[in-house]
Amino acid sequence: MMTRKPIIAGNWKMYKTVQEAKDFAAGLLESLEKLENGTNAEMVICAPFTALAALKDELEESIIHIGAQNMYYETQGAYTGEISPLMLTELACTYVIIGHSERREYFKEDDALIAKKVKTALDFGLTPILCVGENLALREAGQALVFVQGQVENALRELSPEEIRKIVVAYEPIWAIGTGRTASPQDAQEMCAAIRATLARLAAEAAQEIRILYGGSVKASNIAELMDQPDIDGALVGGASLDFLGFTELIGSVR
Ligand SMILES: O=C[C@H](O)COP(=O)(O)O
Repeated sequence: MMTRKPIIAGNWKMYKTVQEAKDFAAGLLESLEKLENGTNAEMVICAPFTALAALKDELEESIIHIGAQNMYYETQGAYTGEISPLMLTELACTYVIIGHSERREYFKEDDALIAKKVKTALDFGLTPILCVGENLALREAGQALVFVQGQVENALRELSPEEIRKIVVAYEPIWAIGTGRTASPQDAQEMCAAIRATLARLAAEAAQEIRILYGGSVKASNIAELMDQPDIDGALVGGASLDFLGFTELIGSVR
């Protein structure tokens, strides 16, 4: 089976001032050095736009990648309040979260908008972390699988297989986000395997290389059993990424 390098990506959401971000970065670098067995994981911090410049100063030369949590699909223009991919690459971002369920729900982002954002991110050399996931009603109605596969298809169907090869997908069941209720490793695996099958239909050879992350109440105590699943290649971590000691422990639990 193909080995995929695991990714642990922290998503700070709307937390951390510039000063807090600087303190976190310094603390994380120091505590990672003390990790007994190091880590095999690729690490990413997805910060609010306002903290990105500070993270560039602190982390650009380090092993930790910097990511944003959103972006617009135009390079520049009269789009008040939006941030372009060019602005992100200037701040040393290499990753960008696209289509997080909070963007879809609170800011009404739909699959068509998300598809444009994914394409533009790739055009600018950013790795999109495409988020998909069902709500509780869909899960209880037994429609989770079809719904999530549809989200993946709608976001990626215009892309070439070579473009699809470069993306990261994060499966985040909405009912597991910030609730303390993690999907069981078996349920998460079933969904991630279904996502990979969808990717294989869109880009046959690339599908085995694409990293699929799980997100939703991931912490140091449950990351190992999730990562034991064959189609789970890492995690998108919200709450547990806010404290550098806890985040280091989580990273250290990735085998
Ligand atoms: O992007 C991260 C997810 O929304 C998960 O958040 P959480 O770890 O706080 O449940």
